[in-house]
Amino acid sequence: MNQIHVRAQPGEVAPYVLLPGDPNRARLIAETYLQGAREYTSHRQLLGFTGTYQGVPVSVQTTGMGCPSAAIVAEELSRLGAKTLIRVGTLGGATPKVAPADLVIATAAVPNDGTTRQLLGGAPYAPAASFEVVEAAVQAARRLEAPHHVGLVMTEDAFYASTPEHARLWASRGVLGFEMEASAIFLVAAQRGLRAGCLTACSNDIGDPQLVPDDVLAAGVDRMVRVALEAIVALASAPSSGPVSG
Ligand SMILES: O=P(O)(O)O[C@H]1O[C@H](CO)[C@@H](O)[C@H]1O
Ligand SMILES: O=c1cc[nH]c(=O)[nH]1
Repeated sequence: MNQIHVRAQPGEVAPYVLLPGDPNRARLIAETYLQGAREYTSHRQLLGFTGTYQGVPVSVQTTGMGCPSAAIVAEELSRLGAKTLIRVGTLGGATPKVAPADLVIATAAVPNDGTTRQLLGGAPYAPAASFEVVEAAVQAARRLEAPHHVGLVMTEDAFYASTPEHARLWASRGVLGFEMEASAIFLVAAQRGLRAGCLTACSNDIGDPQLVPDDVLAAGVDRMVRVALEAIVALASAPSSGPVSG
């Protein structure tokens, strides 16, 4: 069945899907890393491509910014047959431990957003990454010698509401950085029996308008994408790979 937003035909989306917020990053990933990449949708600039990486079919699908858009995309991808969703995004560092362009592999996302609140009817819940995806990403980061951190992120709605003080408070609770989509992707994936993960490269400090220099961030994004793709290859060759419910 055709979807309202992710306008792909059945069979056009691969079981493994990378999810950048930014459509330009989606195109860059497809053109740089995937063999035989073909664009299956550009509707609403939610660009989606499918190709292969080391023989494994992989899609890259733009989520847009924020949980409302990310939740729509995750839901429609599940209807289109996706099984493993891995966000490849950017994040604002909440602690000096996270250096510019460092990779942050999320174990879970503090849900400071309205989308998960609505989906859950206000019930308390901990949107979490799938252990297998975290494990594969950490192992890939070690193999590729990508500087990385593993732990909590905070997902928020209001990019400009966060201050350095807010970041310090949440860093004291173990949050490494803030981003805007992970909680919704983790929750929708859990509800639909999919696996999910979230990898991010640090683009700035929370509350600081100064972005990491373009070339430094581009190198961080390149490392993040290569880690995500290596993780996918490992997951695809693991005996337990495939749809899981927990
Ligand atoms: O770079 P992306 O993947 O878009 O991620 C981050 O950047 C956007 C905000 O600038 C939000 O989408 C946030 O989550
Ligand atoms: O949500 C985000 C993403 C990147 N940088 C931020 O400051 N916030």
